[in-house]
Amino acid sequence: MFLHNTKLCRLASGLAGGVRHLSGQKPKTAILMLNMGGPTHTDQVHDYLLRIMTDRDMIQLPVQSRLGPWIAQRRTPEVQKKYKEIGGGSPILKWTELQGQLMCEQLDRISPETAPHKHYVGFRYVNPLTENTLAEIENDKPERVVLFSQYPQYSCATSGSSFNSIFTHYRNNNLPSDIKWSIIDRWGTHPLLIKTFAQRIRDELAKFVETKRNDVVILFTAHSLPLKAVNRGDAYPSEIGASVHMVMQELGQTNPYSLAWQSKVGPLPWLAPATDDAIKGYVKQGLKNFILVPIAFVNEHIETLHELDIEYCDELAKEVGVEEIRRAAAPNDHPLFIDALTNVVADHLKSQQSVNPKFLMRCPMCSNPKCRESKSWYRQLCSN
Ligand SMILES: C=CC1=C(C)c2cc3[nH]c(cc4nc(cc5[nH]c(cc1n2)c(C)c5CCC(=O)O)C(CCC(=O)O)=C4C)c(C)c3C=C
Ligand SMILES: [Fe+2]
Ligand SMILES: [Fe+2]
Repeated sequence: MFLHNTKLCRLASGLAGGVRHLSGQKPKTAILMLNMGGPTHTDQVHDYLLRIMTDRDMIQLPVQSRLGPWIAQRRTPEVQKKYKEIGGGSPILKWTELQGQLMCEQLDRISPETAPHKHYVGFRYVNPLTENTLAEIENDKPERVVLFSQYPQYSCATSGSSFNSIFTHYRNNNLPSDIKWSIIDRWGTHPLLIKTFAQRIRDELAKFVETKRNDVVILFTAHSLPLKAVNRGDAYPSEIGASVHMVMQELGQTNPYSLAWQSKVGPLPWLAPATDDAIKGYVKQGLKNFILVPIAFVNEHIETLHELDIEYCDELAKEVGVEEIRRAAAPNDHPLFIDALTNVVADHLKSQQSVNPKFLMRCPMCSNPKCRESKSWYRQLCSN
């Protein structure tokens, strides 16, 4: 079911008085929106980097308990400077709260049998940390909790790490027996998510003069991944590729396009080509107009606002002779995207899947003995 949702529609239904958001009441269904998070203030940067650099699902370093904190300390001033340049902090929390609120308003309307719905935010590396939010949810005593990864495409480093933190939490704490748990991830080809990305691209294409429009390179860009993780079989590159393919199919047109990878950290080999190298390569071939499309994250974040907007669209573009370069906005609060979130959850709630976070399966795709992979949880533990 697609709910084409416009701001006007929301306003009209609110005014009609027929729809009331139920978020003030005790929730029946809790939806925990999982993501990495980002520092809201620059004074959180050090602890944020420390949590990333000591997370073995994210990165495996020799003598990690020493090297991780050392890298975090060394990297802090450079990363703080970047956050200062984008206004002092990451907007991930702001966007996630808004998305959750709008999604629950729609869920209350279309899924009264599971209402009231309440969204919660669980971040892996910065407040509100997932462990603390789980305590808050338990306190609210919902009937069921949906663990909803906000990374549309799966990686052991992202969704895997968030699920793992929940597994670890309940290995060390009592699991409330009266809550039904379930998981949503791997929704990178959902038709409404694809329509959102396609619309974001069309909005930028329309800003090019008509004579140029067919030659604009649509350059999809996703956070890179170390080849070590890729070679273990991490699903991320193929899931990103699937999203790209579906978006191009939805656009139904013949613009040149490709996929490149950004934000490599450290000296080891990561997925290539790097986004900046791809831009340089196209310019050398005479293709000088671009739309950059961040395809792996649903909110603006430091890598869209700094790396893409400042380092590539502004600085690199001038340096290498780009004619015109634009960036597609992240899904953020696009009405199609709020519909995507709502549909993904509504369909999931109907499917009655459930899983016990205490008995999660070992991840079959990577050698990290702690990693738990989510889809196998469904297969092995579905209670139906
Ligand atoms: C969405 C996909 C992402 C994957 C896969 C990923 C892997 C990955 N990341 C690091 C190290 C860092 N990532 C950092 C920031 C960061 N990473 C992602 C997404 C993915 N990372 C996002 C959206 C962000 C930005 C969040 C924000 O604050 O706005 C950082 C911190 C910034 C920096 O130091 O440059 C680090 C470090 C590794 C090692 C990795 C490997 C699997
Ligand atoms: Fe894994
Ligand atoms: Fe990252």
